[in-house]
Amino acid sequence: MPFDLSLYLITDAELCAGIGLEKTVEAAVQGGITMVQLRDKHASDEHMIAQAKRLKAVLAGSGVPLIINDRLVVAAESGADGLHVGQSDTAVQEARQTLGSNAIIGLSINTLTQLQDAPLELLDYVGLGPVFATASKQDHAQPIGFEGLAQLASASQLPCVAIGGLKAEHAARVKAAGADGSAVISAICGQPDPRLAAQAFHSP
Ligand SMILES: Cc1ncc(COP(=O)(O)OP(=O)(O)O)c(N)n1
Ligand SMILES: Cc1nc(C(=O)O)sc1CCOP(=O)(O)O
Ligand SMILES: [Mg+2]
Repeated sequence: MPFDLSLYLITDAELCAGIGLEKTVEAAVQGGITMVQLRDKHASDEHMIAQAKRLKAVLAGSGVPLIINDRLVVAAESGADGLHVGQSDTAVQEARQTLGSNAIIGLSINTLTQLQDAPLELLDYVGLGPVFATASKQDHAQPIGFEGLAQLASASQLPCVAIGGLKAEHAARVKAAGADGSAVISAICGQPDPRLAAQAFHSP
């Protein structure tokens, strides 16, 4: 499936509890998100598979791919379009072998060494961050700022998305630093109007 990293929504079920996950994603698609990642650190695999199937139904016909965070088995069994892994998650090689050549596979990168060590030929994109410290990921790595983002983006031979503490007001600087787009949780999840929150990234 073709993909576009311009505005990548990562879900948080707790933050979205008011409006609900499906309704948040539906509204965010109307607001112009281009990718969705289902991320839930607490749910069982079975719960995540069922949730992923509901999100696939919401996304049907939109052209927006659904990526699964961390869990290879969920990506393999839910009909999702791909998997995002971090440095300590399932190896990219195993993910590619299991999901096949059509799956979209992304890897988190925080340093130049991690980028140099990444199996680029097996990856579709990299997530660069955190740009800023964020409460959405308690164990996040050292923030890299826009300077670090620019260094990593210029060294990356793959499409790249910036992540970590990003708001609509940062969208232009993210692009200027060389990233293809912004990945966000709290700038959309839990916002009173997720459609407007997403739209703000396109016309900040
Ligand atoms: C697009 C994108 N980039 C980075 C991450 C972070 O992945 P990881 O380091 O594995 O941390 P967790 O999200 O698993 O807590 C991401 N999820 N998405
Ligand atoms: C899931 C995640 N990964 C990060 C990384 O740096 O790899 S930062 C992060 C949380 C992003 O949430 P928010 O947009 O609310 O700051
Ligand atoms: Mg992870």
